[in-house]
Amino acid sequence: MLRLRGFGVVLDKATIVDDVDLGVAAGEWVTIIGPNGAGKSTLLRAVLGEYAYAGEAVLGETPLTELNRRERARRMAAVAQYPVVPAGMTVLDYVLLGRTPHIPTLGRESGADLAVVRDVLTRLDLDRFAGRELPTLSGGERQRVFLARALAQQAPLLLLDEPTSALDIGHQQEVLELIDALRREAGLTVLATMHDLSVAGEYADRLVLMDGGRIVADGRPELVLTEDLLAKHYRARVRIIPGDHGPLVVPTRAATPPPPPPPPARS
Ligand SMILES: Nc1ncnc2c1ncn2[C@@H]1O[C@H](COP(=O)(O)OP(=O)(O)OP(=O)(O)O)[C@@H](O)[C@H]1O
Repeated sequence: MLRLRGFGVVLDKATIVDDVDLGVAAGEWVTIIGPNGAGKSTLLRAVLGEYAYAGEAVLGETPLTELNRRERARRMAAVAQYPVVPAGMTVLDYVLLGRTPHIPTLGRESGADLAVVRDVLTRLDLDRFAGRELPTLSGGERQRVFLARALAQQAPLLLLDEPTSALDIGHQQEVLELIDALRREAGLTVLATMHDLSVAGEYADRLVLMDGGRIVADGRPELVLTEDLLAKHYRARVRIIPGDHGPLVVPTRAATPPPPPPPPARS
């Protein structure tokens, strides 16, 4: 579905993504993890056409550079880490923007477009917000609206940059289960980034660990979420506990030193 080879991004003369080889098969869920500044968002943004890249990037059989904006939007949808929040636009109108690549130029949305939007709003528990303006929503409500717009696009590849960072754990599970259900129902392919490592491992088929712009590990969650790799690349002290759907990563504090002895009693 998506194949990157020798993929690199240079910003302000600095190499941010360096010689990345990454393939995501149709129907697969791959999550990129890695410490702050590893290059995860930059990689996604370059795939979306926001940054120039070196190397090869092919979607299906077509190099990304040969797709125009509209074709790209029909084939991949994205939720950015910090999307722009348009003022004066209702949730319904904003999510309808996701249908733009399916609406003929100078045409209007059809009943079918509205039905897709209504369905997505319902599935994301957003019906009651349809008439509200975006800036009036809470951070988590807004994040679900951004995802709703991407899902309304009905593109076969979904790129998600920390899609649940503002959600409470209930909504986080609901949203990730919905994406997983769409993957099974509609063959959706997912390339995401995530900081919650346990959750990342529970939903992804494969985890790709980036550090310093490069891929340093790529494989099933059990192979990537190890105490050694997380210590080396995050400088984190963690304990790995086997879970039902992948390893669970529990941060642990270093042993605290014993308290100092009490001062000698004065006579
Ligand atoms: N336009 C830019 N010019 C120069 N450097 C940039 C630019 N955009 C990003 N960077 C740098 O590139 C590096 C990678 O940033 P990126 O946002 O891709 O990291 P990330 O892995 O997504 O991090 P985080 O987990 O913190 O979101 C960072 O050091 C960042 O400061």
